Amino acid sequence: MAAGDVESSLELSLTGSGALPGGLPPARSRIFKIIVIGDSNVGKTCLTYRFCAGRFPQRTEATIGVDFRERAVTIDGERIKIQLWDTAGQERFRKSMVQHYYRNVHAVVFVYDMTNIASFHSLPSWIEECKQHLLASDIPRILVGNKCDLRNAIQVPTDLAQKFADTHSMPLFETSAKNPNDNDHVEAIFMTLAHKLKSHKPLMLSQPPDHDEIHIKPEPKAITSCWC
Ligand SMILES: Nc1nc2c(ncn2[C@@H]2O[C@H](COP(=O)(O)OP(=O)(O)OP(=O)(O)O)[C@@H](O)[C@H]2O)c(=O)[nH]1
Ligand SMILES: [Mg+2]
Repeated sequence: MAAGDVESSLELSLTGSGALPGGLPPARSRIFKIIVIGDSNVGKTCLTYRFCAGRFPQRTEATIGVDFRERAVTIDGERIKIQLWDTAGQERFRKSMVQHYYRNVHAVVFVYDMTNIASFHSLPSWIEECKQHLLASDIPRILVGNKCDLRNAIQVPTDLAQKFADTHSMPLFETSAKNPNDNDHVEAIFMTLAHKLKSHKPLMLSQPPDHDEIHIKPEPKAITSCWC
């Protein structure tokens, strides 16, 4: 599957779609809720912004609670909304929101910073948090090592990350939200996930996404991709 299989136009929206011109109600489309979690400063905001806005943000601040980014894509002729929940990595900014993150989640993206081994060592606690919130074990999960553009500062070797990914039956991607050469690859990561979700034919339709019901089967095959 290539990212080029889908339409490239972007839609940025924090709210649901309104009525269409002419007063017709909007077409119902499937929405995939994907939460992005990991330590503070690993680049969750930059990755989600890169995918939804098509560029690296000029500056970011620590996320408080959660930010939503949404992009509509067409996959195999079907219009789908990818809703990214960009969560706060800092505990003090998460507390009140955590319950909401995990409600009706369709997929999880775990992010670590390739230049910060501590963020990699935190991954088991993020996985544990998912378990504690009773996230079904068959929900698709992927592991993303970010900041691969900082080649001289890498602290997490690919083989170590791959071992971890294999142990947890997750595909591993090493990428950069910043390096423009990696733009297509951030795109490909989320599009791969969207294709996977679509192929599992979740039940939900329409908005708001919190009312969705979804059941997804796992796809355990792990992929390693360093696109730097
Ligand atoms: N070199 C480089 N820097 C990056 C990359 N992605 C993010 N950054 C930088 O890393 C810092 C943190 O990025 P954020 O996206 O705000 O991190 P976050 O994970 O959202 O942090 P919290 O909101 O606190 O959880 C910022 O200074 C970004 O500019 C990347 O791919 N390469
Ligand atoms: Mg953030």
